Amino acid sequence: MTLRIGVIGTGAIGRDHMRRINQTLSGAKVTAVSDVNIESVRTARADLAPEAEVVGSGEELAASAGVDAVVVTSWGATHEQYVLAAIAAGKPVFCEKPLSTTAAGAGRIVEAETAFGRRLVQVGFMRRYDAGYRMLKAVVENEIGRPLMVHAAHRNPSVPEQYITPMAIQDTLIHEIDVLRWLLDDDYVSAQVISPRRTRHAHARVEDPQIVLLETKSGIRIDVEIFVNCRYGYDIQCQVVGEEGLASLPDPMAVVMRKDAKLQSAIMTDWKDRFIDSYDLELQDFIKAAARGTASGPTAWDGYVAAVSSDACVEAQSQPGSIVPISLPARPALYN
Ligand SMILES: NC(=O)c1ccc[n+]([C@@H]2O[C@H](COP(=O)([O-])OP(=O)(O)OC[C@H]3O[C@@H](n4cnc5c(N)ncnc54)[C@H](O)[C@@H]3O)[C@@H](O)[C@H]2O)c1
Ligand SMILES: O[C@H]1[C@H](O)[C@@H](O)[C@H](O)[C@@H](O)[C@H]1O
Repeated sequence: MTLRIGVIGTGAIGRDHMRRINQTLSGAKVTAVSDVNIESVRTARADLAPEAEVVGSGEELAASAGVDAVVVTSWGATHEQYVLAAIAAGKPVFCEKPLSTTAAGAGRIVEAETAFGRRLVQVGFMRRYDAGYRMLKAVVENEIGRPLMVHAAHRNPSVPEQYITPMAIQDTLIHEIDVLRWLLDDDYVSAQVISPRRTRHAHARVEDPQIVLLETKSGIRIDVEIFVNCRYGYDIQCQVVGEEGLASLPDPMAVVMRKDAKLQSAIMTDWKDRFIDSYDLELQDFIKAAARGTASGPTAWDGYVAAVSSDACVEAQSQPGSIVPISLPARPALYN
């Protein structure tokens, strides 16, 4: 059976996922596309899925008889409405991060999925599929004793004008929020945000860089540097300090060159390349589960916990230095 996928949002990652579904992965094809920007959807269809139907709205696409499963890659603030539409249609849905830009929105998705009674939602936390993070998790669990501290950095070379301060949390830190709780098998109890000296390369509406301090239930202290105009490359760092040793996320493989009296190796500049294998693996996993009418991988609960933590960090951004508590309700049985 070929799974018929409808894609809502045909911008950067929507197109990248359309390409991988139609050209790289197996078991699925894109049969419908939708975007509020008609030029964008027409171009994406012509370039990547000429047989797909262009559908007027995301809700219509989710309900369409020609679609078995939905991929949501529109702007974060619009994810909730489309994920709810897919659940209402009883269809598996892969939603890019964030599941919702607020805990309230993600909570409504958890409620709808638990009322439906079967997993339908996978959240695009692709780092859980990354070989480097998986190797790091094995070392953290088996080699370095109890983790005590984590030092992490998330650096983008630059961001567009529409990227504003809360997006440093909702769009960028959200990856660390999820992957670190997965890595440490722990949840957060508080968040604090501090701002170092501002880079002159940031545009007016984004505070950059920022440092986010998180504390987990077991007392692990985490610092994450978010620096989205770092200029030099796309750089993801993570170091876990344990009682018996220290473990670091490996850098992506790169040729080491000796030339002109210098030792050099390239640093990537684009998120699409840095996690290309993980995007392939997460979507292949989605296709496999969706063909059985369900979902696997990161759950709506993971998306909800990330949103609760993200809300606390956004609140902490607005009160520099203050420590904002994070608390979670009981996890519904569907996610045990
Ligand atoms: N997992 C990752 O590493 C990763 C990477 C990039 C983007 N993302 C996430 O994917 C989402 C999209 O990001 P992007 O970089 O592709 O953005 P983008 O701006 O390039 O594309 C978003 C598209 O969504 C469309 N859109 C906006 N509102 C819509 C609506 N109501 N209905 C239908 N379409 C709508 C826009 O017209 C645009 O074409 C964001 O949530 C982002 O955080 C995740
Ligand atoms: O949407 C993108 C994407 O999620 C990247 O992985 C992240 O590094 C960027 O900061 C974010 O804006």
